[in-house]
Amino acid sequence: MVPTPITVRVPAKVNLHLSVGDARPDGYHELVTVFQALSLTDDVTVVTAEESAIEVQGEGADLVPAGPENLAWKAVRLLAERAGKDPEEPGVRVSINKGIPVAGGMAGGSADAAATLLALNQLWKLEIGRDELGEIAGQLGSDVPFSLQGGTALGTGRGERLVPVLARHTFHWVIGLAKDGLSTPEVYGELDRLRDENAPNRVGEVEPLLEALASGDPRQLALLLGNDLQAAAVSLKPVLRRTLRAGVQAGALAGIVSGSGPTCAFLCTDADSAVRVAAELSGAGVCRTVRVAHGPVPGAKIVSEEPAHRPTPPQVHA
Ligand SMILES: C[C@](O)(CO)[C@H](O)COP(=O)(O)OP(=O)(O)OC[C@H]1O[C@@H](n2ccc(N)nc2=O)[C@H](O)[C@@H]1O
Ligand SMILES: Nc1ncnc2c1ncn2[C@@H]1O[C@H](COP(=O)(O)OP(=O)(O)OP(=O)(O)O)[C@@H](O)[C@H]1O
Repeated sequence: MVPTPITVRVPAKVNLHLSVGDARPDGYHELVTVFQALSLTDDVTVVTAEESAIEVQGEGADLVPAGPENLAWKAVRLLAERAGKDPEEPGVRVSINKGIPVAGGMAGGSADAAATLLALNQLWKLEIGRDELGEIAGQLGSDVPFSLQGGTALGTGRGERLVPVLARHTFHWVIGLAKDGLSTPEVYGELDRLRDENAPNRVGEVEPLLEALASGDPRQLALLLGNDLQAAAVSLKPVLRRTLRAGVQAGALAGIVSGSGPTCAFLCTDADSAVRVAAELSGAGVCRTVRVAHGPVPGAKIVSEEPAHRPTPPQVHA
């Protein structure tokens, strides 16, 4: 019998609010964050195979390890152990089709790990519930549980403890991709350094932003977007200051560095405005690529038990 492949589609994320506390003894920082899942997605397909393998295609695939370093492969090993299989030879082939920018602060690797957990749970008929799958996800990385859950959520701890948040209506975003990536640990390290040197402003309390999300008013939300890692990302990549300015000059309500950067996310009034802002930002020449996206969208979900047919994402080349 020909084995049936299982494909899971999984979204990128942006942090609408990212408040970073001090470094903990384990090296992580205590966070209060609000995640929103966006309509930029990766597809991950798993299929039973005699020879285990992982392959990566799509934008930026050459920057992604196609071996044991891939976070999706770490997910395979972890779930194989849980399932009593040989983690060295789990008998599965994983194919990743990237639509989420690599090393962009949009949780691309985390998304692939989350998608792999969900797909293998189905392939191996493990029947692990969402809560336990979320716990396993947290062992792989701080952003992985959110990639499973999607929507809009408040994250605490390392970012792995989640509570869903009410977000009325759909928000429209323009995503500006930078030429090179930034390393997440380096950005956290830079924030610690900046905080030792002087006291960069910290984002305020999260409650007003939660109210703006519930109201569904993008103008109100725009005033409250905040990211403590932004100063560190800009310090490591000063061109981001120009990118952020260019997005607002192009007509966005506000711009923010996404997570640890260097991708910038611009909130727009509506879908038409997002298309206009994307075109103008693209012309400004400060980004490698500009895309439009909307959120919230659902977390990782099985889209087919056959190879997926992927829609081409809307994209404007600079
Ligand atoms: C920047 C964010 O994307 C915001 O959601 C996340 O905090 C990063 O999440 P992630 O990529 O899943 O990160 P992990 O793989 O868990 O950790 C990578 C590294 O980031 C730093 N890190 C991450 C999360 C956290 N709460 N504090 C940290 O200091 C640590 O140096 C850690 O070794
Ligand atoms: N499946 C994967 N997809 C993308 N990158 C991966 C993957 N597995 C491992 N990596 C490595 O992780 C690094 C960070 O990639 P990723 O796209 O997850 O960054 P990110 O979006 O900044 O992550 P985050 O927002 O969670 O901090 C890459 O440089 C790559 O070498």
